[in-house]
Amino acid sequence: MDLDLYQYLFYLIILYVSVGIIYLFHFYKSSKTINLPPGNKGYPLIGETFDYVMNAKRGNPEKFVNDRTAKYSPDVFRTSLLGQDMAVFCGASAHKCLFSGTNKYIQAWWPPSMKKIMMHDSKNHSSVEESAKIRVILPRFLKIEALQPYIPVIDAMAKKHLETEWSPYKEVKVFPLVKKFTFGLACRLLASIEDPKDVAEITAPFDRVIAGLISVPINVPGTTYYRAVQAGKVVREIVMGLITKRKKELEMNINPDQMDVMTSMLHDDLDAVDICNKLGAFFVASFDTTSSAITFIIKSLAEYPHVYQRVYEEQMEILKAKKEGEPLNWEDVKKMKYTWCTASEVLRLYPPSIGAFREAKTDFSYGGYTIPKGWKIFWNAHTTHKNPKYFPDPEKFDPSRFEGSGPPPYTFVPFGGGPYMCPGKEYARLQILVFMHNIVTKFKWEKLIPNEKYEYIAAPFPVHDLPVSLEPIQT
Ligand code: HEM
Repeated sequence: MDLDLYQYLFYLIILYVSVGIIYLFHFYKSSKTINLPPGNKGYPLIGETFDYVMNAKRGNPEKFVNDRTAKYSPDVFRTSLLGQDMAVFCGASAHKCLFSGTNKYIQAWWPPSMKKIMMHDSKNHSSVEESAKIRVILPRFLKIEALQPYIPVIDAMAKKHLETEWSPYKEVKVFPLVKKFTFGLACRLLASIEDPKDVAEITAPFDRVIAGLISVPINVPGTTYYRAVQAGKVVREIVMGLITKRKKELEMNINPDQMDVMTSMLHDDLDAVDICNKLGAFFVASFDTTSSAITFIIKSLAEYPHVYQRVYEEQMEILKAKKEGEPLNWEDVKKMKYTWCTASEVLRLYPPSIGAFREAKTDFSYGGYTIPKGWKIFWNAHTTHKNPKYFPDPEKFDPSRFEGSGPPPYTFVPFGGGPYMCPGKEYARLQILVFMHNIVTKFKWEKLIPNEKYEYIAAPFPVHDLPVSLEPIQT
């Protein structure tokens, strides 16, 4: 190392320490003037993101929150994540405050680091605008009435998927296969993409996009975040190609009746970049969530044979009442009550969403502290779902928690709540139930790695992809 490099490092350390002192001074000053939530903002720029990511990587994202609620305050604490100062809201009453305060003192907000991955720079709409548009477009397709005629399509795709990707093998890796199924469905619903080659092309960059969403947002070559930003560009190029193709088809009156989310946005005269941003967000929102949920359902059914047996009996009753080859319909789905209790218990223990963000629209108080206008807020389901106050013996897998009146309000929140509740909830529910029907009436399975670890990126996933051995069922 020569002297110039030592000097360079010396000045860099001085700069870093100075920024840190200014930063702490501002933190101290603002904490003195109003009663801000207690907490620690961590290091400049990085904040406490690294600590959050490391806990998530160990399969324990709730530790980040639990450590701080024990140290500072049970309902709300202050931190800095993804380059932003934020208040983290915890527990059922915090969820109630957030979900019922939407549009009064709280509004939608997405971290700029996430927007940079998912959206074209040229259309940097506010999160409030984007979220409002999403809530106009998606419910047209994803409300339960609109989805009911789609149940036979999901059923046919599940059957074909199991026939071609599972039945020929004695052992399979569950996670990549389930991803293939759920993403294939999303491609069909969102953009009528059915050719497996096109589906594979669009799937390829998504793992990198997802990996970067919750990472330290340093955009220099070699970082997870940089790779995600680059992969986001690839996704947008592919999606722009699809939009241009569909636009031309519509001008030439080719497949005028074909209906999907992309075509609907073209009919609404949204411009191509806008459509691309929204489709990208829909793909991201549906990429890992449902596949993670189904994967952990398969894991749990292998671990709890008595639960598998009850799900199997419920699904066989539905199957036996059907004629040969008759597809599932809405009436069948309504009968899948215990199956949904089981899926809910999985969503409780392994929530597929890392949570969501908001922005304070005005100053407001919560838990005895002031949240100033403009502050960012983060909530997640993990800690609440494992709080023994709401779920006695929280680590125990027990679908009966969801029978009868179920858990108290605001304690079970895998899809959020209030006006910003996940718009894909009903679609996710149908996919999960239809897939569960098909898999339990076709196979029994055993895990090949008894204590396989799992990690979180955005959603949880088993580190070895959950290999299982399959035993076909004769029906
Ligand atoms: C088991 C599966 C899923 C879970 C657990 C889940 C959970 C969530 C959660 C917790 C949020 C944040 C809500 C909030 O801000 O309070 C969300 C937002 C969202 N979800 Fe889902 N989701 C799932 C599947 C899907 C699917 C299949 C789609 C289909 C397109 C979807 C589309 C969206 C969109 C677009 C948003 C953002 C809405 C906004 O910011 O206004 N989700 N989801």
